[in-house]
Amino acid sequence: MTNGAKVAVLGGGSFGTVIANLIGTKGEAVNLWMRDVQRAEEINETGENSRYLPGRQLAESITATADMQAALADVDIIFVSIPSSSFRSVIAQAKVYLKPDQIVVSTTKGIEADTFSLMSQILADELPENPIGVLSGPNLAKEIVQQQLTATVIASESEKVRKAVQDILHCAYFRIYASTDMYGVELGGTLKNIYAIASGLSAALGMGENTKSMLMTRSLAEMSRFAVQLGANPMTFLGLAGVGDLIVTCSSPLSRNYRVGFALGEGKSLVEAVESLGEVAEGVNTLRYVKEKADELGIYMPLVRGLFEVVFNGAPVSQVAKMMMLNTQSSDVEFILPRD
Ligand SMILES: NC(=O)C1=CN([C@@H]2O[C@H](COP(=O)(O)OP(=O)(O)OC[C@H]3O[C@@H](n4cnc5c(N)ncnc54)[C@H](O)[C@@H]3O)[C@@H](O)[C@H]2O)C=CC1
Ligand SMILES: O=C(CO)COP(=O)(O)O
Repeated sequence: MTNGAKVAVLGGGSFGTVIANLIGTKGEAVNLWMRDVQRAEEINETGENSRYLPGRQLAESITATADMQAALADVDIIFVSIPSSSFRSVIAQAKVYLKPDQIVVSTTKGIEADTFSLMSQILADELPENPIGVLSGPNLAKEIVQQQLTATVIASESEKVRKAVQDILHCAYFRIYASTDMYGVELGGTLKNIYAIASGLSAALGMGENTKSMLMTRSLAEMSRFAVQLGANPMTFLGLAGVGDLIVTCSSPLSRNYRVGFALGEGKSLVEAVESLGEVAEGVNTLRYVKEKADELGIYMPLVRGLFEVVFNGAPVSQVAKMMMLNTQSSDVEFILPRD
């Protein structure tokens, strides 16, 4: 199933470790780069990443390293699993050692603060000669490491990239579907984090199943409205990187974004909710940047606006929810019946 490609993964957090482990479990050699030398030594010596996957024995073919040059030497594909806030700076470190034929794939689901760039746009800016792609789908790290069945999407304009990533990741518990809509796939994975916070909040407040279903479906409507305004293909939102990832992240307490929402619903402050996680929840910053962008472009996003008031301005959820429910009646699927 593989084509003998050699792989590096940048980022030794939950997802980077899990992607490296998936490839390693297939018997392929994989370099796992992380900034923390001690953690790299721990993985090499004990086979465990005790901070992010405690108690899990990782594949023996993983070589962890904090040396970027060594990590990138002689590899064909590089997966980048670094939070969006540090993504550009890590790519800048890697750039010095990269050759133009090395494939670079982002697995990050976030937006850069000052530029509103998605990670594929950062890759295109920083590495104009390298073939690039993005990987996104319903992929909770902690389920993948247990080999629970799932699938994902590799999006790239390059057929070579799509095929190489399908070959290297495909196995009995992980299917890889292909797309050419990099921007749409990436936006799906990024935007759903916002609505996962809203879902966690509504779960903590004891809202019913009808409410959860309405929230997810209207989230999908809002995400695709935003994406279309930014030039993405709305059909992508019908796939695994759209509705697929939205469902899992809005339903599972394994999602860090859902957990932030749940903690807020239990009355914790935003700082407490984020600090108690100890891992990245991209949705908090994404909410801020998307609210600003929607205001700037005049895109109607009542859920984003309402959640922003709750998360950043302490508005009571009951009041925000009441306002949304009593809002002007609207169209269900606006690609069929446009909104007034
Ligand atoms: N955990 C999951 O289930 C999934 C996560 N993702 C995405 O993957 C990205 C990374 O998430 P996780 O690995 O889960 O986060 P995490 O919080 O588990 O780990 C983040 C890792 O990035 C490292 N890091 C942060 N800044 C760095 C820098 N400047 N230089 C080097 N390393 C740095 C941290 O040391 C840590 O090892 C996020 O955008 C997330 O949305 C995507 C799919 C699933
Ligand atoms: O993107 C994810 C699952 O597909 C992980 O979501 P969280 O970042 O909310 O844990």
